[in-house]
Amino acid sequence: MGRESPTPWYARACVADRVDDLWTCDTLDKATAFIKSHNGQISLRNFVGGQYRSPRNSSAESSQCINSFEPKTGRLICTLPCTQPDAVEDAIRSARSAFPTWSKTTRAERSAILRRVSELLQEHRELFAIWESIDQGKTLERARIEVDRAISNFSYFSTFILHEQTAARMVDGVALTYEHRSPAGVFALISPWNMPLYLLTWKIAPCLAFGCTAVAKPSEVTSMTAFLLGEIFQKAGVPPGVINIILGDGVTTGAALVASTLINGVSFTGGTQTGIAIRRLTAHQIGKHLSLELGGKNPTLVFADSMESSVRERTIRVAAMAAFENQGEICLCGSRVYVEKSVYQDFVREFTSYVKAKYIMGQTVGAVASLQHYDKIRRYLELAVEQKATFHLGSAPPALAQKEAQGYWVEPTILTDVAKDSAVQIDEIFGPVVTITPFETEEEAVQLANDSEYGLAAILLTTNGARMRRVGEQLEAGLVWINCWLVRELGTPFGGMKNSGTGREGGEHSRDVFTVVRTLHLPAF
Ligand SMILES: NC(=O)C1=CN([C@@H]2O[C@H](COP(=O)(O)OP(=O)(O)OC[C@H]3O[C@@H](n4cnc5c(N)ncnc54)[C@H](O)[C@@H]3O)[C@@H](O)[C@H]2O)C=CC1
Ligand SMILES: O=C(O)/C=C/C=C(\O)C(=O)O
Repeated sequence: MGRESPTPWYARACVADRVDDLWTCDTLDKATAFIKSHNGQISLRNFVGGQYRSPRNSSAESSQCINSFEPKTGRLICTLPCTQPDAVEDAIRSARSAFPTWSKTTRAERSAILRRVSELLQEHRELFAIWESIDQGKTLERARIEVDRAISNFSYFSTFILHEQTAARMVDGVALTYEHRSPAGVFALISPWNMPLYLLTWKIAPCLAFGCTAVAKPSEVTSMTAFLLGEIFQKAGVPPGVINIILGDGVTTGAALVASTLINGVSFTGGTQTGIAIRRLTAHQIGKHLSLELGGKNPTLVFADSMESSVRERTIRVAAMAAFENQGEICLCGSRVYVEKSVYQDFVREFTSYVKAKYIMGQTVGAVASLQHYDKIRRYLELAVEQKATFHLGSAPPALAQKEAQGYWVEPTILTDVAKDSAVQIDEIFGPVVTITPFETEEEAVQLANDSEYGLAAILLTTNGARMRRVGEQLEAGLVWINCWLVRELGTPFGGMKNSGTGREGGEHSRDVFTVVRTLHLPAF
């Protein structure tokens, strides 16, 4: 960290709950040994007002700790507080008192601090990747990709704000108008468990860059890297209170945070049912900014031309990656594959053998995030068995009790013969499960793709340029990837249609979320 002190900054005090020792685990072996030797005796804490602290009602807290398990082994890793409403309010007040000063800092000052955050994350890339992989269940390789994106989130927005300009316009020669933007206030930033650091920083970086302050809450299932992030903010010189990170569940901590009238906006990523709950909780606060990025049950359309020999490998590879990356725990995953009838049999056969060879549990496929999530996926697969779907790969995994669970492992699963109205085909399973269905015409493909309450993403595999646009422009999806998947440029609008959300984030769209705009009219003469 560029300091000459003989004692590393992370090795100071707090050994009582051994939290700082987490920073010494910069290899997977050290982290694994650490977890074994501490046997779950690690207590994560909130980061409020620039300091790590336990929520103030700590006696009530102690009975309300949340256990966090390692998905690959089922072992207890740590506990975290379930922050209660009065302590949530402490964090909000901390963000509110930091707002007047932070919102007036220059863009250059904010940019320099956020740049420093990204550099510090880069320095600790491997440590963050290790803890993310342990805490979430994803492979270390996938975790590294996600830490890199977290680094980019800060570097992107640290420079984005430097280049913003406001243009003035003359209206009918009578008035000169211009838009004046200012930070919208204090935000609740709530993120899910599938890409913990990646998605939390996708919110924190623009929020701070545009001059807002925040109370962020990671998922109670995966709080580890959010916890570590507090130290990075301290070291980067983010002023106390600008970013507060509180730990806890959704119904107690999350609900108190979003519902507070002291919060000016909410940026949320997670399940659609939670998005609906947040809308309800904030319904009477009309001016509150809401950006909701919710679930998906995304279609992948495979046209016959995409199975021609020159592109066949790419088609199979993209469809497989879209289905199974991160164990299918990405809201953008293509979990409903539709294949043109003339190539259907070939596709199913080749897709299955490709997935069998490339997506191997414990190597390229991690464990799913929690026992609760394992159970959800298991129930859908049991339903598929009952409904006599064909399993080309995978099977319904056994029921597990937490005590005996040696990890939450679900094999990549490929299903055909799933009825159109089956919950397996309709619901967001959010695991390594894909269904494949044939179609005959382009019109039918579009109709099947759009036959969903969701509208987040779609993947179109074809070599026909006219079809790329014709079909692509009819798909009810906020994001359409053609012959590729998850290619991201951080300025493009990101978000979904229908029950997949409201609002867009990324570049200037994030600016819309985190700022308020007023139009000034000056007489022209
Ligand atoms: N990115 C996505 O699209 C995600 C989709 N999901 C879907 O949602 C399903 C349920 O997963 P959950 O773990 O329940 O995700 P969730 O949507 O409940 O969790 C996301 C975040 O919201 C918080 N939260 C929950 N209830 C809240 C409330 N009333 N007010 C404020 N914050 C609240 C949670 O603590 C967490 O930080 C998954 O099986 C999956 O299908 C889950 C996570 C991410
Ligand atoms: O921003 C991205 O590149 C990916 C985002 C993924 C989600 O929002 C998700 O899986 O929830």
